[in-house]
Amino acid sequence: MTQFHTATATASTPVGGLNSGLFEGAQREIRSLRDETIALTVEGLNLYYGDTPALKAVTMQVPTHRVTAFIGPSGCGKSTLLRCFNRMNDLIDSCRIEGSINLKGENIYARDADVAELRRRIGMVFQKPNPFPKSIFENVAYGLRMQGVKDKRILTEAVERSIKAVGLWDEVKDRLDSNAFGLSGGQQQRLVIARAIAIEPEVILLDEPTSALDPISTAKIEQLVEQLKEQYTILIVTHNMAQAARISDYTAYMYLGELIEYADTMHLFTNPSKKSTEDYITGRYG
Ligand SMILES: Nc1ncnc2c1ncn2[C@@H]1O[C@H](COP(=O)(O)OP(=O)(O)OP(=O)(O)O)[C@@H](O)[C@H]1O
Repeated sequence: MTQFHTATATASTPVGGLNSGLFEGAQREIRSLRDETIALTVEGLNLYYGDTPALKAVTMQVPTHRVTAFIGPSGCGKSTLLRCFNRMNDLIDSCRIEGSINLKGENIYARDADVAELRRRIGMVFQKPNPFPKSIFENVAYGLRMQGVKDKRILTEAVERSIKAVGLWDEVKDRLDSNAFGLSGGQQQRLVIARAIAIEPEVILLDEPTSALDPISTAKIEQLVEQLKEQYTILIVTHNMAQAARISDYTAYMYLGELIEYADTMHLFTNPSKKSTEDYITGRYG
């Protein structure tokens, strides 16, 4: 059963407990979902690949304009759950889903749900940067062109705004017509995020977005995530617990397809309520 903490201690006093070093100098209160506006509600979500269950009765709420991290050992279902939020699992033939996910009150798995519109509202960025074999400009303009936008001025403004938002403008403004493959891995990943935000989604799903990047590019993406949450709701799968601690507001710990514990990140890392969570976050797992 999922455990959610409701502690109200502030972190302006030194943070104690497990992993407290991860939060040294933290100046924020322990958050509670009760005080949040909810963007996504997952209820009784079961997912099977063929006959094999990969998600078991997942129930959770994802708050608006926060970063929610999904952690847990390899194969526990983090990416599978993330893909449920924009129905990417629909592309897998053997995949069957029960339960519901509501985006601002609408079930995205309803029979009449518009999946193309859902993917406009919920964008996704993958582990390996995947720019299209097009120019930098056309990569970012792509989603708008797909929506039928032809006006060059609108496209140019959206491209510039999105590239600026990911902190890439100064690096690429003189070569917008060059092929995106000429960018470094870290630049490509920021470009792909620019492509995602150009169509103004509400939610951004990040599936291990820094695992293929060097430490400097990783730090840039982490800073970017921090900024983007002002405007977007962000869900991130990460293997890196220090990263989850640094950038997320809430953390969901998963194990064997179950959501074991879900709480304010600082609370989960310093004072978990489940033995399984504690073993994982202290490196005792396996
Ligand atoms: N397309 C698929 N077909 C069949 N089984 C799959 C498929 N994708 C994932 N699985 C299985 O579902 C389970 C959950 O996988 P998933 O990739 O979601 O885990 P994860 O926690 O993201 O793992 P990792 O951290 O290694 O990326 C695993 O047992 C995996 O083998």
